[in-house]
Amino acid sequence: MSGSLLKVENLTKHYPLGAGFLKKPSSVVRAVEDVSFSVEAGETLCIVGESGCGKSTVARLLMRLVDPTGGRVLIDGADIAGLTKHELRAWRRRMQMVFQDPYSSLNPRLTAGQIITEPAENFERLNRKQRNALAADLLQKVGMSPEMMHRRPSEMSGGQRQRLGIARALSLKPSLIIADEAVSALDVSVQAQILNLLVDLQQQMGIALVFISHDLGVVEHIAHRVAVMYLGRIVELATCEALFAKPVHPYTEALIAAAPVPDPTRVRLEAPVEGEVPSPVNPPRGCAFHPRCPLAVERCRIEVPPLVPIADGRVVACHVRAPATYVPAAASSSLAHVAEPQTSSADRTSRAHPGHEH
Ligand SMILES: Nc1ncnc2c1ncn2[C@@H]1O[C@H](COP(=O)(O)OP(=O)(O)OP(=O)(O)O)[C@@H](O)[C@H]1O
Repeated sequence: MSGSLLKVENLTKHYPLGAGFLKKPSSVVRAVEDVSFSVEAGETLCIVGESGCGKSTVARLLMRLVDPTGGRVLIDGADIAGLTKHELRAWRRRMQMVFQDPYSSLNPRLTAGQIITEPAENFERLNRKQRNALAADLLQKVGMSPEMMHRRPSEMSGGQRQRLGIARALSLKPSLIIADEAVSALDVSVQAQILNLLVDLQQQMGIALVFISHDLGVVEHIAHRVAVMYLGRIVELATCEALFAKPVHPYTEALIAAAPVPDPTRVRLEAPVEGEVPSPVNPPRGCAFHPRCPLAVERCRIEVPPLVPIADGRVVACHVRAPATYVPAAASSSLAHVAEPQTSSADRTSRAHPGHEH
């Protein structure tokens, strides 16, 4: 067993369609297919991909908000599917979520103080003094004044509300935070502030972060490693530096080419990805990316490419760029043994740019 904080093995989620009382599902949405990765303590793994590729479903599976069709989620080596009610409660305490829209995920009737101390109060009784001290501490941790504890979410800016969402997630001192499009709804300058905050907190508190985003610009600033998803599958997983310096999968290459380039010295790659993501109800045979891929060959139309280890922990699923026949025998079978992180959070400093909150 490796020492990973979180390990995901062959995770699969199919949603039945057209099912009902006495009615069999007519088809299924293949939201997540055979996804494997691991996350170390203090590490940031970003999951990136176009809308509908299964990112949020992975987040929901990690939080056990939905049950998998197949595969496992392990925390410190223990399968969460086998946890008792009591163990699951303890597990939930270690894993917290930050959502895209803090407004809809925060109870508008409660004050900031009540919102951020609520999770802790589910586990232990707090008196007024303890509650206020906890709220003040958490607000300060996320860069807000303790006086804000008396305000309600409607009296706050978008950035302040997202800070509140983060403070709430921190209240149980989690080992892992899952942030699903946590800055997508914010202005660019506020995004930078929240990203800096997440990186700072992570470094101070050693929290691991699974950061889900469709925005490669954001991902590049905070990731240690990046998993690129396409139509439910991981197609490439690499360190952030390696991925952006030299994307290997044609889809990763196209995504990076299509992303806005803040650095004018970086050479833009050729044409960005064209066409729509196919339906996960009826995905293309073989490599799901082949209808949009400029490199597709006959094999891509027939066989699903396996994730193949390339170098430095990078794995790629592409018959053309990472043909499976080149895999050393010892490295072939389980992705659980590859794609381990190459850098620790201590090696890495904050990469988010400072900005001003509106
Ligand atoms: N409860 C559900 N029932 C049926 N299909 C679902 C359900 N939830 C998600 N899906 C489908 O599963 C696929 C993956 O959705 P998911 O929300 O995980 O993708 P995503 O990458 O997070 O996209 P977005 O960024 O737009 O949220 C989509 O086709 C979506 O329509």
